[in-house]
Amino acid sequence: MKVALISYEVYPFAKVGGLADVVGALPKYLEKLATSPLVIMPKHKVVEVNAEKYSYKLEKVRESIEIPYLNTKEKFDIYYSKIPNTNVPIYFIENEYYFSSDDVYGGPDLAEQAIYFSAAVLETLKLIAPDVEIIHVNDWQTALIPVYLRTLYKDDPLYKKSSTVLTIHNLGYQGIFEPDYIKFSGLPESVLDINGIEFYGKINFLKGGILFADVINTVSPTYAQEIQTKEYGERLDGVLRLRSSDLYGILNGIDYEEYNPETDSRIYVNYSLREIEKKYENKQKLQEELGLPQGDLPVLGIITRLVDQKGLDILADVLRYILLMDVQFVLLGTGDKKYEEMFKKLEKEFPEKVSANITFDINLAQKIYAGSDMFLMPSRYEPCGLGQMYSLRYGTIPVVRYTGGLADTVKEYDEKTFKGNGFGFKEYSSAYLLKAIARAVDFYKNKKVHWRKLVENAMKTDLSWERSAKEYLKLYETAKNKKLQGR
Ligand SMILES: Nc1ncnc2c1ncn2[C@@H]1O[C@H](COP(=O)(O)OP(=O)(O)O[C@H]2O[C@H](CO)[C@@H](O)[C@H](O)[C@H]2O)[C@@H](O)[C@H]1O
Repeated sequence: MKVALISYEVYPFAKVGGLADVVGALPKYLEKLATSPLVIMPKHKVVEVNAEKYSYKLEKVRESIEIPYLNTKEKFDIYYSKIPNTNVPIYFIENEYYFSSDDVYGGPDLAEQAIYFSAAVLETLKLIAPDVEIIHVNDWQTALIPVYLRTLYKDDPLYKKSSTVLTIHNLGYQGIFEPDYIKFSGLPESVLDINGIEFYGKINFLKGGILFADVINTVSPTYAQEIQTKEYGERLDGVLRLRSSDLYGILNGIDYEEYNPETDSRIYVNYSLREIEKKYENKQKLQEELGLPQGDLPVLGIITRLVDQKGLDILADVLRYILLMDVQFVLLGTGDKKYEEMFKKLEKEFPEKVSANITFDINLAQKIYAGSDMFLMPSRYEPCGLGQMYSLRYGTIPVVRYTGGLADTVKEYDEKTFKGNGFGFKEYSSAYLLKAIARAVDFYKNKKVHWRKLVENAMKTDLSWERSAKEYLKLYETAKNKKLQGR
């Protein structure tokens, strides 16, 4: 089966968040299942910058392609490379005007950029993969592709056999813009309708994908249910309920080759469950690197985009109480200024206990996953969450709010049965968060046998992509059947 995965970010070429990890890893595992995946992304500025660091070559394969129906004369080139350590081809859409910002999600006009990219993808597939069967789009930036296929490309013989899958990685980002963009897009005015991409007088790209894709999925079974409720639906719950029978939840995996404490060259000392003492060498080295006093007190790590989604407000409410418990707190993140300043202030106030690293640093991230004892994710909502999965893999115990993918991957430890791999709470409140952390700290300090068992359970949790890639394959079959039935 020939599958094209379309994404705005793909690891290691350009990464802002979890989306890059997913689209960087899934094709690798699809390839092992005897499908022929290919990937298309924009050639952001950082793609050139990362070429040397990750040893990949970029080769220009086509140039000066026009998109006749768009209201622009901009042309694009196509570059080619391979996803490192695989045979999976990746194509880059290059256009100086749209994709040369320093920031992957920056640039002259986000709506035009997403429209341009979506249209360029369809023109590119015609040239490089006319036999494509599944076009798998991700998030709002690529969600207009199914809309184009059902309108402007409806009678195109090359797309007669292709079905579409939309994966929603985060319903909080929908791509809502002024309706005038319809002119730029070349789409028929008829799609600007309540049964199309119209949304409270504006255009909503993600809504278009939800209504026009053959099947839709999100990145965990729990989130797939949650988004159909008013509380989590971000005003699209009604539209999602309309497509309920075509809406699936597939848990992300993590790349076991890339994220393996036994071989990861980014951490201080490699370790496995058999030599778990070496994990504590990582902790000591991390404390040393971050200028924290060394000692056997629990290190609480957090690595995140600093945005409201991640539950930082309830964490802020209780951080001072948490620090009273004789723990250290290590943060890595960038994002909203209010959070950046808050954590920096806390570091100034408690230099012996807090290390606030306001930067994006993939190597330091791995050192924190390996060197911490606990990992915090008190998210307001969490479609899947990768942080808790990486921490489990590195024997670092997650303390989470049981929502979305966090509820699907972290199970409360039960000292009677010795089962469970973490701690958590359900109600979104700082008091419950504090209680969950206190429970984790109590186990760490006073119940060493249980802690050892927790670490073991964490490291043995199955989070592999093999399992998830098989589910995606099934989803692709479902999409093909839907198309045949004439959805
Ligand atoms: N400052 C920093 N330095 C280095 N690395 C950093 C960093 N800040 C974040 N990261 C890394 O970015 C990734 C974050 O991934 P998550 O899945 O946890 O959240 P995100 O909200 O980005 O993803 C969205 O998409 C993914 C993929 O589907 C869903 O899992 C998730 O729930 C959804 O919100 C992790 O690999 C983390 O280590």
